[in-house]
Amino acid sequence: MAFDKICVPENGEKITMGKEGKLNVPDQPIVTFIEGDGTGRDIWRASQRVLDAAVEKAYAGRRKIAWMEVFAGEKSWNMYGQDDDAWLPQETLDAFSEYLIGIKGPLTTPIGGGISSLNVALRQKLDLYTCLRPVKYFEGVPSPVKRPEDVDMVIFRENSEDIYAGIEWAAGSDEVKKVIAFLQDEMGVTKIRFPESSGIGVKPVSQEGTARLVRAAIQYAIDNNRDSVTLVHKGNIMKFTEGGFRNWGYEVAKNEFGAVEIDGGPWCQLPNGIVVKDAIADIALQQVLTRATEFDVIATLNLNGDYLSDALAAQVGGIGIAPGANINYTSGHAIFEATHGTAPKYADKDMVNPSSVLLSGEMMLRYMGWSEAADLILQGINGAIVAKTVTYDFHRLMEGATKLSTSEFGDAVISHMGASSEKAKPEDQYDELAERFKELFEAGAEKSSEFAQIAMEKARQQLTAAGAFSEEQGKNLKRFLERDFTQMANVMRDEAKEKFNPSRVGAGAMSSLSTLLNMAGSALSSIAERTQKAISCRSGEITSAGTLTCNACGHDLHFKKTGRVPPCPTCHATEFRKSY
Ligand SMILES: NC(=O)C1=CN([C@@H]2O[C@H](COP(=O)(O)OP(=O)(O)OC[C@H]3O[C@@H](n4cnc5c(N)ncnc54)[C@H](OP(=O)(O)O)[C@@H]3O)[C@@H](O)[C@H]2O)C=CC1
Ligand SMILES: O=C(O)CCC(=O)C(=O)O
Ligand SMILES: [Mg+2]
Repeated sequence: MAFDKICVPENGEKITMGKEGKLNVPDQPIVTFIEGDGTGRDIWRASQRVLDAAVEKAYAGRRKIAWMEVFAGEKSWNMYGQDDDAWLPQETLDAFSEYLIGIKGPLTTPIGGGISSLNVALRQKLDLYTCLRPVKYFEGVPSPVKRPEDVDMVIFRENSEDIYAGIEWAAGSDEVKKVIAFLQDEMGVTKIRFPESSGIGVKPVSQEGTARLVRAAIQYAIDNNRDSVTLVHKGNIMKFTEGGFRNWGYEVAKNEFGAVEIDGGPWCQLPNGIVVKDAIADIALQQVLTRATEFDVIATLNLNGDYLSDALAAQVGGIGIAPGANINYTSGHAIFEATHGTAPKYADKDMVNPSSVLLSGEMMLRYMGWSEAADLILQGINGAIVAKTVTYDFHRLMEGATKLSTSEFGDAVISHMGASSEKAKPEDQYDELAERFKELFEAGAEKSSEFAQIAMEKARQQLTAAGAFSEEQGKNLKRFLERDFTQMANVMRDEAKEKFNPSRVGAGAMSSLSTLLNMAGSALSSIAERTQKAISCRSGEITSAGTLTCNACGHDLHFKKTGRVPPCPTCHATEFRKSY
């Protein structure tokens, strides 16, 4: 396709959607970007540099993003002729449509008049029906709550309907008079309190729109071994829109995922144990603060999701660190963007936190299957925060921190990529190793126990090279992982496969390993049987979730997630056997 003002990079190739819903990502993919209005300019400059550095570091020149700038907002208005169509030119939409994946900075939306939101328009025109906003705590980030580490939620915000559809008429306009007359005369509506001076908005919520969003949320929960999906709605008041969302959501769980009602419903449970429940939006906003651990994946309507994502971000450091993605899982189209806006008072001051766009970039790299580069972004941000080198928003809340500009923070992130993370917890390192092992195994064509060993060693080497742990730590972690994996494969050979249902087995490495064992089935159960001694766990070692039984006194220790094995609390012996 020929464009007018958009330059297609000569050295890049298109990302395409494969037949089985899997993206084909070449080594030099063309990725579209909009730098954004206001602070978007500062943030994008720093972010592009960090993303390029992560890719370069991870793939040593073998892979490189061919960036293609497309235009929207103030920059576009000035370039494309300063008329109404110039805010979001058709060729920008065409480029996103053709090149599948993009990333954007924030765009300004005037209040109470003027153009409709360009951000919302992009989502609607490309039918990016899921707004995915993960909310997770980074060690060391200042937070207003006592236990920010309890917050690990993923919001699936419906992105194409609701009051955000933009169907509304201004008070006093001819259109609103017509609508009010229709409501009163044809529909018998008597509840419009001040008909002469009311503006009217319309809130469409459909079964199809709800179903595809809830389907994506449940599928995500299954793929990522999450415990629950909560449908957040205000269905007690808006019965046929928000109430419809809740009812249709439960129908998807039951009809498409085989959920059965718990204690007469409406809560229900998938065969793998994931609970699908609902909560009314007002109390949900309180409980995400007071009982954070009870929320995991959240599926909600557009406006609720907008409020909820900013509110939740506050618990883990604010919108300066809150990423997001707008995705159509069927077509593969995706635009990654921060949760925050243009923060105009800081525009062009090289001051704000670029982490939201950086982490949106991290989500994008992972979506492209470039997880090594994505890991480096996480590692770089973690490293900069732990070193207390941060932008103004964190600096004002942290003792003894150094204040950096946006671009300096970008430099700090780059400098922490690939550095040894001495402060990382061994249990997190172990989980990371298990997850990488699973990814490599999944990506390979062969599904044998020999290949499992190769994939495990490759995972160790990759993560050592990326600085996730030292050579020695990596060897130890691999030994523990090998032990747990062999032990699980042995159990799998002897007992029911359902034991390794990912949602039953607990968090962290255990979920990765169980997914892997379920996927590879009997091929892996041929792993060489080892003696009980070789697969027992000792105090001081790291192990995945499960039950450890003291060899000396029979005392049981229950691990819900990966952890370090303590001495037996009853008899102080140090050797345990494991079960699930
Ligand atoms: N997807 C998009 O493009 C979005 C666009 N918008 C648009 O952005 C414009 C401004 O909206 P507004 O309501 O002011 O919300 P903003 O998100 O732009 O800013 C609100 C406040 O959040 C903090 N903040 C925002 N971004 C950062 C950052 N990167 N680093 C650190 N702190 C940050 C600042 O807090 P403090 O003052 O305390 O330092 C800022 O004043 C509007 O036109 C709105 O429509 C809004 C949301 C999303
Ligand atoms: O489009 C806008 O201006 C605001 C959108 C918004 O707040 C969001 O997507 O979270
Ligand atoms: Mg918002």
